[in-house]
Order: sequence, then C-alpha cells, then structure tokens
Amino acid sequence: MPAARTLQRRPGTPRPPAAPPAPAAKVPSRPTTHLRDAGLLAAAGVAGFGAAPLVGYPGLEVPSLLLGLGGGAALAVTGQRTKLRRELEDKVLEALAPLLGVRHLDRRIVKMTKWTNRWPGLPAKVRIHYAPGAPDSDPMWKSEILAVLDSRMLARYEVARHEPRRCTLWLTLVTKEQTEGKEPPYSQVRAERAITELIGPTAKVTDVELDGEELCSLTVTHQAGAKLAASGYRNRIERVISTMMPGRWRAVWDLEGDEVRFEVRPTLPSSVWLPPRAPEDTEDLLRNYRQVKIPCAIDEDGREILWYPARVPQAMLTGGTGTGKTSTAHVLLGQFTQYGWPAWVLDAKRVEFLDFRTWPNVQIVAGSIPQQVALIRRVWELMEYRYQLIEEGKATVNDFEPLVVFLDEFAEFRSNLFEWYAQIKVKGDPTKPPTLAEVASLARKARTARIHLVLSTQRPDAEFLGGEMRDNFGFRISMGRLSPQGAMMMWENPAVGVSLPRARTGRATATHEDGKPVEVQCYRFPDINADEDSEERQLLESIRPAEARWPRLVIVPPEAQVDLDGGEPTPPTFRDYARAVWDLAENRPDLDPLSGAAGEDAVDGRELSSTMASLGISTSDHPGPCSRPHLRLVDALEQDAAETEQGGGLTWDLDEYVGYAPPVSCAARDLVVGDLIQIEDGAGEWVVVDEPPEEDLAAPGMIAVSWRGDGDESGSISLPDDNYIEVRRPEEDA
Ligand SMILES: Nc1ncnc2c1ncn2[C@@H]1O[C@H](COP(=O)(O)OP(=O)(O)OP(=O)(O)O)[C@@H](O)[C@H]1O
Repeated sequence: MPAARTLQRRPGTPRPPAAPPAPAAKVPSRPTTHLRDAGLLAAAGVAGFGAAPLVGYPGLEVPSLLLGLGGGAALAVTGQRTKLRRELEDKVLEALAPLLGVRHLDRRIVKMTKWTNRWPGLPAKVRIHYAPGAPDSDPMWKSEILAVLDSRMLARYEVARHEPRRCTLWLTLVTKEQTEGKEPPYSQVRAERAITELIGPTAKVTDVELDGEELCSLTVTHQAGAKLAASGYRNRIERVISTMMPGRWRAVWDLEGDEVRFEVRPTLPSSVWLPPRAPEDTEDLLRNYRQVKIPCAIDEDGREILWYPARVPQAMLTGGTGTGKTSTAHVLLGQFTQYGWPAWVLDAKRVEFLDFRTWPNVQIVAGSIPQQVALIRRVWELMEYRYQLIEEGKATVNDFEPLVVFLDEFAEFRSNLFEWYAQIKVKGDPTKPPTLAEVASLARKARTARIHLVLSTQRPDAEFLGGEMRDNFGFRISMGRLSPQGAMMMWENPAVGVSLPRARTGRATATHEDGKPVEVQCYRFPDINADEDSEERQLLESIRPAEARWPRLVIVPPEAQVDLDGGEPTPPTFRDYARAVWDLAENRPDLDPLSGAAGEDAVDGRELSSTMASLGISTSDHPGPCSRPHLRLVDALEQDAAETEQGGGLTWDLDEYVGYAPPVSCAARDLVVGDLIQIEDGAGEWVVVDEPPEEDLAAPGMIAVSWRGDGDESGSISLPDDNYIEVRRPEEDA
C-alpha cells in the first residue's frame, strides 16, 4: 500500500506554537439572545476578545473570552483592540443606562479614555453624561455607578469630579500604587470567582504563583471538607477550573489539611530518548523474572510508565502512521533483550524490524507470511507443551524461561494472511486460517507459559480486538490522537486520548501503575542506522545487549512433494508451512539472509534501488543487460487500484484534518471532547476541545470551552451560551 496518499500533516513537523495569536471566533448568534444577559455578559468584556452581535442592539456586541497558553508559553491575544474597547464602552453604557436616566443609548454618554496598555486595557478615565432627571443627589447613586464600573471592568474606580450643572461625572481608575497592591491578572480574578462559586464562601486564596502576568497556581484553604469528601465533586471542580482557565489545569487535594492547590499541568517534552541503563541481575532469567520492568514513557510529572510483564503479561500498542509506534516497539524490544530474554518478531510490514535481525537475543524476525504462520504455530506449540509439562507434573511455571513475541502491525498481518490463505487452502482445510485462533489462544493462556505478547496495530479494530481479546492485553499504549471509537476500544471512554496534540510524535496514552490511562511521552529509540560518529549511535551502542545468549534461527521453507508417478509436484499446504522445520541460522547459511551465502551481502543497495534499475534500464556506469526486477508490491497496488475503482479502498484526501467530518453548526454547550473548533473564525486552523464545556462561573451566560492545538498549545474560550459555532466532528469510522 503506498504511503502518504493523504495530505495529512505529519506529526514531527509542528506548527509554529500558538502563532499567530488569534482573536476568538466570530460566532453567529441565534436570534434569541436576551438583553437581560447583556449586562452580565459585559462583565466578561474586560478580557473580551471577539464578539457576537446582540439582537436589538446592532452596534453592541457580546464579547467572547479567549485565554491561552502555547505549549506552556503564553498565547498572547491580538485583534482589533479599538473595536473591543468600543464594545466595552457599549456594555458599560447598557449597564449604567438605568442609573443615568437616559432613554436612548448613545455612545456619547459614556466615554472611556487614557487606556492602559494591557489587553484590551483599562480606561484610566471615564466620563459619564447623565440625564437631568437622574437621581444624582441620592447618596447611593455614585456608589451604584462605581459598583457597575467595578463589576464590569473588574477594576476599582473612584469619582474624580462631579459637575451637576453639566450633568457630568468623571471617574478615574484606582491605580496599583493607590491600592498598594498589584492588580491581579484577569485569569486570577476568574479563577477566584469560580473557586468561591464551587467551594463556597469559606474558600480563601492563600497563595498565588505568577510567571509574569501568567497565573501558574493558586492555593486555597476552605472549611468545606464534607462537601469535598466526594471524589465526584472534586473531579468536577478540577474540570471546571481546567476548562475555564487558559492552559491545562489540575487540582492537588489535601483533604486532611482542608487545602487544595490548583496548578497548570506541566508540559510534556516533545522528545525523550530512552535512557541508557543496563538492568541488573540478568544472569538467571528465572531469578529476576518477577522484577523485570520495562520503562516505556514518562508522564507529565516525569514519572516513568513501567510495564511489569510478570504482573500484566500482554501488551498492546496502537497508533497510526508516524505516531512513533515503531520507535516505541523498538524501546520495548531493546529492553527485553537487555534483560537477556529471547525475542521472536513477526514483522508484518517486513521492514520495521529488519535491522534487528542482528540485534543480540532477537532470534528471528519473520517477514513473510509463511514464516509468520510458522512463527505463531511454534509459539502456540511451545505454550501447549509447557501446559502439558505442568499437567504431567514434570515442570512448574517457575521453571519456564520467558519468551517475548512481537506481533507487529497485526491488522496488516491479518489481512495478508487471509489473502494468502485463500490461495493456499486445500480441500479439508478450515475456512479461516487456524493461525488466528492460535493468536487468540495465546492471548488467553500464554501468561502461564511465561510467553509474553506485544501486539501492535494501527487501529484497535473491533473485528479482531473486541471484548475478551482486548481485555487480555492489560498493558496498553495508544500512540497519538484517538477517534472517539478508538478511545472506546482502547480505554472504554470516548474522551480519553482524543485531544492529544497531533504534531507531537511519541505522545501517547498509556496504562499507569494504578491501571488508569494517562497522557505520556514515549521514549524514543535511537535510529538503528545512525551515523557511526553520532551521539545517537553512542546511545544505541549503550542500549545494545552486551551478550547474545540466544542463537539466531531460520525457518526452513517446506518443499513441494514430488509425485512418484511423474505428475506435477504437490505444492506445500498450510499445514506444511505452519509446521515448517526450524534450525540454527549457523547450520543453514543458505537460508540465512545475513550469512552472505544467501546472496544479499553481494549487492550494491544504491544501484539496486535506483530508478533506472527498477525500470530495467542499464546505465553507462553499469553497462550490460539489466532485467526489470520483480516487484512484490505490484500485486498489492493493482488490487488497491481495483478497489478504488469499485468505490472502496483508498481515497485521495486533500483535507489535512483527515478523519473529521465537514463543519456543521453546534451550540457551544453541546460541544464534546474531541470536536474541532476554530479559535479564529475562518482561519482554517482547528483546535480540539479537550474538556466538556462548562458554564463560565466568572461570566454568567457564557460557556467556557477548553481547547488544545496540534502543537500542544492550549487555552480557553468563553462563548455566549446560546450561540452557535462551527464544529468538525470525528467521523464514525475514523
Ligand atoms: N518518542 C518519540 N519522540 C519523538 N520523535 C519520535 C518518537 N518516536 C519516533 N519519533 C520520530 O518520528 C518518526 C516516525 O516514527 P516511527 O517510525 O516510530 O512512527 P510509526 O508510527 O511507526 O510510523 P510508521 O507506521 O509510518 O512507521 C521517526 O522518524 C522518529 O524520528
């Protein structure tokens, strides 16, 4: 199957993080927006970065909030600042109107000047004209006006001058120096409001950590222990805060101390090389069996994700092309062999493990279907044999030396197998290749025989990995972003792993020690063909097992049976292939591709792979007859082409958001985790919703939507409750 038929952006070529800083989506509003909400919505205007028009007030717009972080760095927000300030004036005007006795909203009534430089800034001066009938002699009148200003602007104002004859009031911003404290960043004000709302009035912020203007953490004490004892409620608080705050947040609860710390989640690195550590006590495979642990990745706190095969015997690895799946499989293989375990590899793609044929303790890499069928049969027989030894009382589980078997690209293997089996099947053979039943049996029972499977596949397909089969693979890693269906298959939760940044190769969801799935960065395995003098090569050499304990093996292809009556020889059957004889590679140099006798050493790879050679044309450098080489891929390609003609098979997809349906309109509150939205309307850059939308507790009438970009930038946007937004949903079968 030809690679790269779609124009999907390859992970590993990250977009520029968080660039350009974007204004919020211009959201079309439904004609039901209530004016009642307008004053409340205006409260959000201080950080309003985008707007939707309010019905009945064409000049007035409802701001949406956008706060963001770019891979840990602030996502500054740009846009039409002047427009936003104008909108803010409009909101304040609307809110003040009842106090000013004005009948018509006129922009000359409230004038804001001398804006501070922040986004969108605060007016240092506010001039208000009011109607002569306004109750300006009422002692409470001015404080009510100030209260409106304070709550709309989230800043303190005071009366600078009052000219009753001209019906004018002048207000000034109370500066930082005047308040003797620092004006808290808007995100802090939002967080504090939400926390008070969620935890109750006893919640007190005791510590705030800022990085410049960016809020990093808030520590809160409270006396709401009883309310917070329920984990469900604590989870909700964590989710609401993470949704409302820019970036990805978490809560660390001290239930005994009645304290909680809300903090920005640490950002996972984009690449972590497998640390070169030689395991200890590898002399006797039986002695250290239970201690064997395979580090695969790190979590956001830098803790290692470890696979203990003695506890969780089988592992499953899923991930699309380019997600780093192969590298992770190499990480596992490299470490098992460091422990001295023998490894057998089924390489369905034929090239992913080719270079491991010379890696110490890798006994065989089966690249062709007949070899793969033979490999699975032998593993299954070994398992059955070990069971028999236990039954006969001749051995116990503790006598078995472990074996690790890699079944790489299992879906690909499965479809190749069906195709091959259809050609080879003879009368009396079962309808389906018995190999699949053998794999299922291994998945169920291999643990007791200390045979450990690492099954990798592009997609966790329900057809062969449903229910019981999948449950046997207790240790799981899903590489890259999942579709909701994939997330259900892997993690039984349609929201897990669906918002992973696509441009981060090696980013994955993995089973943590407590059995729960967490986001991780998988270790990266050095390129096995790294340049001689490179650091990557040094790393590779430090990982390579010092000793090869297990000899390499070859599978002897069965021969056609000669017809003694002189007729056509009978080709080998499935049974012959499955039961093929195995031998030491050193005994059969004729079958060993690495011996040189099989002829592979003698070739010049560059020449052999040249376009000229593939066309069967000889060049002046290499004169002489040149026959067109046999291309094994040709058959497969022809078949793909036939499928495409019939409307199936591969399609050319020019959309880089492959797997997502075209945009449809959706209410902000109906967004679900995994949906794509645009932060900047029409910019074509879609980000993924990573938390269920929540009511914005700091801006009533708004819905907070938390998002994540392909390059791991993240943020939160607040949208008017009843507005519709364009959304792209993962396709059903993606
Ligand atoms: N953990 C990782 N961290 C960072 N980069 C990685 C990681 N793993 C792999 N890469 C890089 O990404 C590229 C693709 O990796 P890999 O071949 O493992 O992906 P894959 O999912 O197996 O893709 P394919 O199915 O096309 O082989 C490699 O060139 C490698 O350099």
